[in-house]
Amino acid sequence: MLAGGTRIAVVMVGLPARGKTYISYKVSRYLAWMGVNCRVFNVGEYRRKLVGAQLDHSFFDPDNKVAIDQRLKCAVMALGDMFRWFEDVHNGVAIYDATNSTRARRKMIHDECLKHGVEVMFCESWCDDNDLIDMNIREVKRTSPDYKGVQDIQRVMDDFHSRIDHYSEVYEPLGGDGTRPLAKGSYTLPPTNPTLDEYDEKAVSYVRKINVGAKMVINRITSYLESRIIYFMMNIHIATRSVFFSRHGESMYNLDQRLGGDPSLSPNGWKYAEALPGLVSKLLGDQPLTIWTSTLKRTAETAGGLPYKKMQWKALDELDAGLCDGLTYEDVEERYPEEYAMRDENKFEFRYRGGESYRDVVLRLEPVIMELERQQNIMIISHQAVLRCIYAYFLDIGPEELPYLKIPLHTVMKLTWTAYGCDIQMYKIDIDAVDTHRAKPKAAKRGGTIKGSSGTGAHSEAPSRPLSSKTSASGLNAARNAGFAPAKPQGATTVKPESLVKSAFATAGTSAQTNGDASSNAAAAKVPLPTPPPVQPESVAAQSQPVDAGAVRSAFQTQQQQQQQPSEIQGVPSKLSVTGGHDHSTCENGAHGAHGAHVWPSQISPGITRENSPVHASSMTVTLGDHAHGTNHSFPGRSDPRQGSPVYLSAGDFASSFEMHRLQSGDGDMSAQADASGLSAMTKSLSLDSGAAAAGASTAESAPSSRQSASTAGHRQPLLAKQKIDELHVAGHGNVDIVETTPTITLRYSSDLPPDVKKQTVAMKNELVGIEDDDDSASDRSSTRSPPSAAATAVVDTQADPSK
Ligand SMILES: O=P(O)(O)OC[C@H]1O[C@@](CO)(OP(=O)(O)O)[C@@H](O)[C@@H]1O
Repeated sequence: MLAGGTRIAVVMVGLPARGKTYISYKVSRYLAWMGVNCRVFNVGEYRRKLVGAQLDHSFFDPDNKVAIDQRLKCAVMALGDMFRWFEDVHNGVAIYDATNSTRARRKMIHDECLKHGVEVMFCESWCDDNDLIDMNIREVKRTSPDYKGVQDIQRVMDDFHSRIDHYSEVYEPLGGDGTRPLAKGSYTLPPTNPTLDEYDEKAVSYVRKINVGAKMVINRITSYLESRIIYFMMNIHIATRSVFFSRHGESMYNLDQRLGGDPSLSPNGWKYAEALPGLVSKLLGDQPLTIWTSTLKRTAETAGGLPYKKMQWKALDELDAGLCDGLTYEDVEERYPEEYAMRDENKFEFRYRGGESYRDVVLRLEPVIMELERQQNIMIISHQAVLRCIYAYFLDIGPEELPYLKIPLHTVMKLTWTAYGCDIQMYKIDIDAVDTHRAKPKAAKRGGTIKGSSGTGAHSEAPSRPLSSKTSASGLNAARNAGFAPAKPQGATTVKPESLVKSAFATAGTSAQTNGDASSNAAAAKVPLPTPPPVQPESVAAQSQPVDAGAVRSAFQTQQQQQQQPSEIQGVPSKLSVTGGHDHSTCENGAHGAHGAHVWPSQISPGITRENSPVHASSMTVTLGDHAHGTNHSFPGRSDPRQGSPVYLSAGDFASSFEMHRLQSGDGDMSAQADASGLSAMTKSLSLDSGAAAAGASTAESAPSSRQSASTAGHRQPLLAKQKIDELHVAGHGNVDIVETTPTITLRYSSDLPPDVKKQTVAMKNELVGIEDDDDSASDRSSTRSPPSAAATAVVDTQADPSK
């Protein structure tokens, strides 16, 4: 995933209790799961190791000169270890987790990173919601090693607030206050060795997550991976919620131990389908639930009796066994002995001829994971291999163990994640099923070529996890304890009584995983978990009484007939990420997008086309960098499971800054972003506040019908739907009105754009809407010209008061 030699330091910024450590470890786990070398360097650990844990707030007083030296020493040590780690792994992402609350500190880190050939992306978590802050302190800090043994929560709260106050005295938010538009001409690239005065944070890459994502500010993001990280950060939230997982009921192929295929359920599988609704309703009560299944019959049949909204994801289909589809393991060994042996050698990497590897499945599941991070109360009914990959993400299990996780049939697993951990519970329904698990052969590879190790690292004196370790033992143990280990005897009705906590921070090693800046100290501790649901073994047993499988089957068939076709699937999650990079755009699907502006359509569910998709784009990442040429890409439907709607965006030269606000409302946001990305072609700073959630008059609305005409105008089509842009500033271009029009977009710039930029802009707009370039006429249009209102889909008024 990373180009050779790519080294990125994500440098956290923020006052204590802003969730920096939570974000750090979530990002780290996500990247490791995606195969990226990743490690968290938590300065707090160094401080606790070098100076001690239980220091009161005076240690953080900016007038405490001795402490300041000690804190700096810790920061430098962590930085040194980070650079040594980069030398070991050659490429990867390090997350440098501390408050980094002053420009001087950030400049020091920035300078050092540049010296070591490491790209820097600052990531600030900014929050002024006192309830959230107090909740964070209360829930998290009381379990911190910094307050170990202190019973009096109020004392902890008071001390911690004092600590925050000390930091607040010197705290400087990233890039100024992040709300002022740049003054014209104020944008400067950093000199090679800037003084502190010259150090201009508007020139560095950063993202600000404001009030837990209510608003994101993204500045000068230049690489594909950075954009993925930001996109992930936009999606994570801290609400406590549960996800339920189950394999389909036993299938006819399972009975024969055959791979893949699209078989129906066995008689016992139908019984499981019958019993499932009772168990789920016991576990969930009246709460809403959405069921995600694969597109294969056995999962749809299993979900048939569940009275909830359902969605099918192609990405949840079982690992494709290619040539071996429909064979038994014995057949495979006999017919393809070499392949059979190779799979045993390294099951994660082995790709069936004409099929997939586990790594392939992980990659195609990324949109599912992203959506799971955003959603509440989801039940996934899928397959052995797919569920292994998903569990591995949540439990931070490495690629050697992942393909051997035990995912028993006829068992519901409930995973509840709180701010800092996961709780797994297993509910086995007492209906017989075969065991399809194959144990890991002795010859199986250990270590191997698989990349990805999340965790915290320290070569110096701070606690460390061996660099070679690819698997989180604690995650694995949690998984084993939770039932991934060999199954209980058949027929046992099991409700696992134990709640297993998998702290997000357990990935980092055995020591305290806390934040030296004390912003998230309680991360180290296992948080108390919610009381397990009131489901007793008896109640589960009640679900497993003999059932009329025939009735379930016919109910399912009726339901199948009534069910909406894919084109009518409701609530399809669609998200989109666009990056704009360097000199040109070559990337078609974003999968290898190291360069250029490109669209990542993978989050748009397969089978959902532009025409039929509700396209509830609730978030999106747009990143633009220097010299990104305006480019639009088409994504014609392909057999690739990642195929999605064609979406066209445009990224342009000199674009440097975006603000996005409340991206929650639906397709209007996506189109607004699409438009904004085009606008950025000639802006140095763009502030966009869009979305139905924002009150107030919209300045523009599109005519959906014009989409159709755009689509006939060429094979490329912008995803312009009913659109609201509540506020849009383009700063830095003076007050000259220029109206540019195209059949689908009208833009009015308050700008004194140079002619060549105008010309280029119009060309880009034209390309965006898929029409022939008529740049001369367009660039000559006068400011008094009216937009062709019937065809216009968006009017972007850049004359809005930039101070708003
Ligand atoms: O990777 P391995 O361990 O072979 O497990 C994947 C296999 O699991 C199976 C069952 O053996 O899943 P499923 O029950 O969904 O049909 C096969 O279809 C699939 O090929």
